[in-house]
Amino acid sequence: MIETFADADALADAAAAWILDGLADGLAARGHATLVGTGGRSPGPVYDRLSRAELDWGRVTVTLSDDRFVSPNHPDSNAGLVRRRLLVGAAAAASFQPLRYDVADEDASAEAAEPHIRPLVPFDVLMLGMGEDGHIASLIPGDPRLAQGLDPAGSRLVQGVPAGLGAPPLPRMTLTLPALASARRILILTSGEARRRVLEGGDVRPVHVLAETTTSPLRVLWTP
Ligand SMILES: O=C1O[C@H](COP(=O)(O)O)[C@@H](O)[C@H](O)[C@H]1O
Repeated sequence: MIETFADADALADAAAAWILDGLADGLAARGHATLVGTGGRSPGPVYDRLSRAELDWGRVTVTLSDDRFVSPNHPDSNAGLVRRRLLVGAAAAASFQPLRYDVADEDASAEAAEPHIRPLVPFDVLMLGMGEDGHIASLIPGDPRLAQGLDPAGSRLVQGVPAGLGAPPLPRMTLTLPALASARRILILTSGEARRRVLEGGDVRPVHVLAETTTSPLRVLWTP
């Protein structure tokens, strides 16, 4: 299940190629395609490659697996990362659907995003990172509403995550399992021995729940 790459560049090359293939499939089949990006340290080099790729980006919508409830100018904003690294060059023609709205809190932001995310599901391509606790998107162990977010029959596609979880421990908005697992192809980028142990370990973490739930192709790309 885990594909090993010699370094971050080789991993990013493989990830970008598979993402572009999935977007091209979506464009050919439906005339429009959706890419879900993510935050953290892993996706930047993938975004760099995608931003230079030839694709009909004007017919692509980009959204996020999760974001922090901060302004897009904040250094911890995942939307900011996507705007700086992906939505430049050729890919600047893509549309962007945020999870963060200028409302009272993370729950209100998730509610505001929900009706905009719903028509995008099922996504053509979902790219995720994974934390050392096995979290994907911001479905983070310790969240009192984790079970709700991991309910395959749950009615919500986006939910708020309270402050105090993950790093940085900011309030967040996350896609839920029904939104994630229905994606047509799923890619998980990860690195380091600790994360590999989590992937191969016996404890069931959110990453394992996703892998058990989805019926779509799922690739886990890993580099030491
Ligand atoms: O907090 C987050 O962490 C995960 C994993 O990040 P990484 O730094 O280990 O690559 C990320 O996928 C998620 O979007 C982000 O909000």
